[in-house]
Amino acid sequence: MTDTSDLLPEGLEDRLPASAARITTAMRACLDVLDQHGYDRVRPPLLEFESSLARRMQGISTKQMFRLTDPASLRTLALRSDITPQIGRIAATSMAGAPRPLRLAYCGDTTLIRASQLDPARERLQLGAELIGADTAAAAGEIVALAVRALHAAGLTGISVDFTLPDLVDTLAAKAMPLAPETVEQVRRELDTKDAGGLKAAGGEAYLPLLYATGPFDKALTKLRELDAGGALKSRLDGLEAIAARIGDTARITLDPTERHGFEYQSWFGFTLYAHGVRGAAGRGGTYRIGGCDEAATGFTLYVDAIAEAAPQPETSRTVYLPTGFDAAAADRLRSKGWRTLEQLSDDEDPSALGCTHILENGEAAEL
Ligand SMILES: N[C@@H](Cc1c[nH]c[nH+]1)C(=O)O
Repeated sequence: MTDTSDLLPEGLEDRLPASAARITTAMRACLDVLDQHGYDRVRPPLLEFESSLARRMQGISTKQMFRLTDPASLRTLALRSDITPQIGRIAATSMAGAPRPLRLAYCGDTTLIRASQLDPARERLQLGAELIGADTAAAAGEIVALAVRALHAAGLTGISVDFTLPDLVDTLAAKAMPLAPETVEQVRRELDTKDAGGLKAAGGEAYLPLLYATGPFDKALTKLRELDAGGALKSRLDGLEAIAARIGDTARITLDPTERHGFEYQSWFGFTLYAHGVRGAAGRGGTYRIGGCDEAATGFTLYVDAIAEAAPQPETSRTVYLPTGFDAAAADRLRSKGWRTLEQLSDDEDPSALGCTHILENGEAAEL
């Protein structure tokens, strides 16, 4: 019987060995790729002052974060719900003097008070890279290509990248397709729900063609270029084309220029990563500015729990049982060749039940 005090709160779960192994393998594969590409790992803390998490990026709300009062400082702390703002803080403070562009990687748990229906988990393992000091098409191309490589390394297939232009409506509303300030938000909402009737009613008729400029990248880009008569979007669209060229055929590319779900602080470019078997998004990223110093940056975050679920189950290495009094040098030799070892602790053990396939006999692994 499980004592009810042992139950875990909704949206939080233990990862048992098979699931933890998948996560560890996916995490290692992705972190190795980031390291190989010159991204140095940093480890910001799990919680910090609420005010510092809130100020680093536009549109971040600490309402979604678990908050508590620090008995030591009597100030409000928040548990991070996203690591990117912490990387922004590091870049703006302790690493402000480091040469640019600065390439940083990270991996750690984040929590949310309220999860979404699609993904009920309230604890999420984020892993990502941030390129600080540039938000050009070249920087964004490097970041998207790196994200795709990391997903490949984790063993995922059928990878696709969906591009978006998070500040699209603001850019168009400024001049090319003017909107009264009070209707901007309404137009954004109608675009979110892709409701043509609602869009017209909200006074956003000029924005209707945007609803149809979505789908496979080349076609959608051509449509967007056609409707961009005044050239307000030219630099953005050229940027998207350059990024797409960088990715080549390593991933399928689509464009949904009005998608803004999950892009609270991204500026001219945003992207969502998908892969075969991954429920929801495998990751997200884009360009943004670090609050407080206004430095430009580009980055991505992978959602490791979702990735691990779809990644192939890692092969477990064979395990050899080491009877009491075993030859330590022989055991070392086997481990260095990739074997796992399990030491005998008492006479009544059943090596097979404990997961062993072999036993150490005369310095060699003999089948059980
Ligand atoms: N941290 C963002 C993605 C991102 C990283 N860098 C820029 N954007 C997210 O998880 O949605």
